[in-house]
Formats: sequence, structure tokens, C-alpha cells
Amino acid sequence: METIFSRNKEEHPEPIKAEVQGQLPTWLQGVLLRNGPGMHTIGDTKYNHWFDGLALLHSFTFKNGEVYYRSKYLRSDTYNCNIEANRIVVSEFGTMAYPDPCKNIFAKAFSYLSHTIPEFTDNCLINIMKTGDDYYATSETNFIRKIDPQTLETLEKVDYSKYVAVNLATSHPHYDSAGNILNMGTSIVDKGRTKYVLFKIPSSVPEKEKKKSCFKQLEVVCSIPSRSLLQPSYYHSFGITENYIVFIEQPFKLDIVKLATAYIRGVNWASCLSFHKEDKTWFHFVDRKTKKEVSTKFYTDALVLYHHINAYEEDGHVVFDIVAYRDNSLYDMFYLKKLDKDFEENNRLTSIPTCKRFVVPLQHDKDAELGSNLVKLPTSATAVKEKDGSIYCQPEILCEGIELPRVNYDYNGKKYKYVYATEVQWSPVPTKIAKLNVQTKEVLHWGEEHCWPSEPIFVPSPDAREEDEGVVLDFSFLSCIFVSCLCICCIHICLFTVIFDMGSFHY
Ligand SMILES: CC1=C(/C=C/C(C)=C/C=C/C(C)=C/C=O)C(C)(C)CCC1
Ligand SMILES: [Fe+2]
Repeated sequence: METIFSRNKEEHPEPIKAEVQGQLPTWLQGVLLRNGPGMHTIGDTKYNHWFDGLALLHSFTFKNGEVYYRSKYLRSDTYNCNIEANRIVVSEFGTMAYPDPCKNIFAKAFSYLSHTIPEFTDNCLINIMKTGDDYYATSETNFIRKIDPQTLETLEKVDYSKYVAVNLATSHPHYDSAGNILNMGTSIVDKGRTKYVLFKIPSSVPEKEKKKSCFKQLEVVCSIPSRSLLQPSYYHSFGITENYIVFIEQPFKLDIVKLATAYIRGVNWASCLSFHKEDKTWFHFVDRKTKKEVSTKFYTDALVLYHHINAYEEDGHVVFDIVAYRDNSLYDMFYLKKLDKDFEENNRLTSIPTCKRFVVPLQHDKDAELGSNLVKLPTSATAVKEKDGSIYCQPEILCEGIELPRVNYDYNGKKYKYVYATEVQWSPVPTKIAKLNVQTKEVLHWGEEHCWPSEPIFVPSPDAREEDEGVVLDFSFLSCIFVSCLCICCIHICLFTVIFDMGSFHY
């Protein structure tokens, strides 16, 4: 296994023609961009965690039934500093590094004692975001990096904090029907307050302002105060419906005092995250039109989540589906020491990812009896009114053992049927792709021996009438690599193999 996870991946900046087995739909034209860690060893130094690896960008160009692959390392400041010093000089999620004293690109890191929030990495390895015609590699810090989607070259660095007071931002933004981005970030101890900020980046700038970047037009939609000044919740994604933003304030928290003293204590950022199992999980709903938060307090028991699947409104309720855990063991699983061992035998999650549906009665009868279930939809999810006016929600379980969920994005925020995800069961490494029908709970699987799929991407066919008319694209591990193209309904499966080295991830 060592070879798959921690081996440095070679980049292939020139297009390589893939060998296609079977036939691709003729309408499938365009570029699939993927991001993920590709290099974990620099000189004699090695990152500790899979999420630390230097970002390797991948693209698959689909054209007239042919596929061309290329990959290129993101030339972030982090990449350049590390390569020049021939050692890891910038700290990542699971690795605390000490900067090269001759360089001042990450100047703040030297003066950590005078700053509460250290300067973070611009190794944007998690996802790709589209603003208008521009593409950015993203992570969860305040930095994103523009890239050229054709050549995969690295362009300018954007610091979110110059446009909006956030220190962190998610790598799972949402897009509205006009292509505007909605994202959330955390503003840490800014003017004595810690809050979660929802912001909008327009997809285009007005003609007379064409020279300006769309970030100059960034708008704060609203902010939600954190329940705790020094321990805001960590979150990896959020949900959206036609009229609401769904934000879950989970008791998996980032300790700011620990973060500010991490350098002195010689510990990594990951150790500043902790799960408070005695706390509650609070649900927040922001009205997208009035920009106001719904005042009723809705909560559930302590849980940890990374991925929202989808959310929608039905008869005065907000229904939202998430992949939840009972503890925070997932991120711990990705320490390379654990992955390099026989991961399937020794690396089992202590809590299985569970697909949970919460049904929240936003418009409920204010005179309803205490203890009564306010959910009026046919579901086993409940929402019970308590003495202090808060509402305690319990979910319906949709399925277990899936992660990296995706939906047909045309159905994002709307009542929907299908989730495409990887099947992980008790191991953090996926072995199959699943298609879950959230209405019937039926699951279809696709898998091959020695093949570890990544996040499946659903591409609807241009004239689709049904939600699942289209193909699923997946970038998977095999002894060599392949991209699998799984026709929905499993009528036929076509696979095509590209024979070179890879570094995959999700997102
Ligand atoms: C660098 C850094 C962070 C990085 C987090 C990362 C890199 C998370 C990756 C998450 C993934 C890949 C999740 C998949 O489900 C924090 C903790 C936000 C804050 C401190 C600085
Ligand atoms: Fe993710």
C-alpha cells in the first residue's frame, strides 16, 4: 500500500491519449478537473498526513469519444518554498514545519507570537472552484490559487481575507442558477467576535468594472455568531435549499488558543480540532431573501459530519441529508503511518459513516404541545418541542457505509432521488461506487477487483428528462489507473484505461 498513498506522483503536463475501452456517449465533451495530494516526501522530510501532500492537478479532456489526460503540480508558494529548500518548510494539516529563515514569503509564521492566527498554507489540494470563466484550486485556508484549466498552470494567489474577514473557508461552495458562488468561512476573534460568514462571489463583473476581479464584488450575505469565541465549529461543507442556507454547528471544534500556540508547542493543526461528545449539534437556517437567521433553536445529539449531501423544502419543512459519524476518527485514519500498513486489516473506522436525513419543521404550529412530534411528512425523522422552546431533532437513517456523496447538481436544493457516493463500510478507503435512491433506500453498486474509486461525478446528458439520465465519471486507483464511466441503471458499464501513475483524492 505504501506505493499508493505516500509515493510521490509524477506529473504529466503534456496531454496523453487514453486507451478507451467501450464507447463514450458522443455528448460527453469537456474537461474534468480533479485535485488531490500528489507529493508527500520532499528531500529527507515526509508529511505525516495524506491531506498534507502537495496539490497535484489532473484534467481529463473528453472530445469526440477520445480522452486526453494531463497532470501538473500546483506551483503554490508552499510548493516553491519546499522545493527550493528541499525540505518541508510550510505547515500543513497534519505536519508542523519550521520555516526557512532566509525566506519571507510566509513572514507571519516567524512572528507567530504576535499573531493569534498563524499564516496558513496555499497548498490548495482539496477542490476546484469556478467563478465565471475562472478556475481556482481550493483548500480550507484563506488562500485559493487561480489555475489555467487547459494547461493546468498556476496563476495568481487570492487571499479571501482581503475581501471578507475570514481566516478559513470551505472547499465545497455552492453555485446558484446564475453561477454565483455561495460559500462560508470562519472569522476568528475579529473585533472580539468569532462568527461563520456566508458570502457571495458574483459569476461576472459589470462591463464598466471588467478590469476588477470578481472578488472585489464579493458580498457578505450574513453571519452567524459562533456559540463560542475561542472554539468555533469546524465544518467542511454546508447545505442550501431554494430559500435557506443550512449550516450545522457541530461539536467538532477548532481550539483557537491551541491553534495560536501550535508553533511553540511543536504540534500540528489537526491536534487543535477536538470532538466534544457531551455537547449538542445546532442547526442554523438563514433565509436567503431576508438574510436573517430563523430564530427557533433546532438541535440534535453530538455528531461529526464532513459532507452535506443535499437539502430541500417540503410543506414547511427543511429536509437535509448528511453523512454523519459518532466520533472524529475519520481524519485520524489518514495519517500515512496507518495507511501504509495493511489498511484494510488494521485501519478500521470506529464509527461507520451514516447517511442521515433530518426533517426540520420550520413552519410549525407555535401552540403545539410540548413533547409532540412536529414533523408532518412521512418519515421516521422527528422534531420534538421542548420546554425552553427549542426543538430536538432525530434523523431517519437512509443508509450506512458511504462517503464522498454527489448528486445531479441540477437537483441541488430540490427534492431529489439519487446520491452517488463511494462505498467505504468500516475502512476509510473506498472499494465500490454506490447509487442510493433516498426515497426507496435501494442501493446499486459498481466495483472491480483491486480498484479503489474516488468521488463519483454525475454528468447529466444534455436532453435528460430523468434525474439519473447521464453518466458517472470516476477517477480511481487500479494497479494502473483508469477512469470508469458507469452508465446509470447499470445497463452497461464502460471502462477505459489510461496507463500511468496517479495521485487521486476526491473533491
Ligand atoms: C491547513 C489548515 C486546515 C486544513 C484542513 C484540511 C486540509 C482539511 C482537509 C479535509 C478533507 C480533505 C476532508 C475530506 O472530507 C484547518 C484544519 C482547516 C485549519 C488550520 C489550517
Ligand atoms: Fe469533501
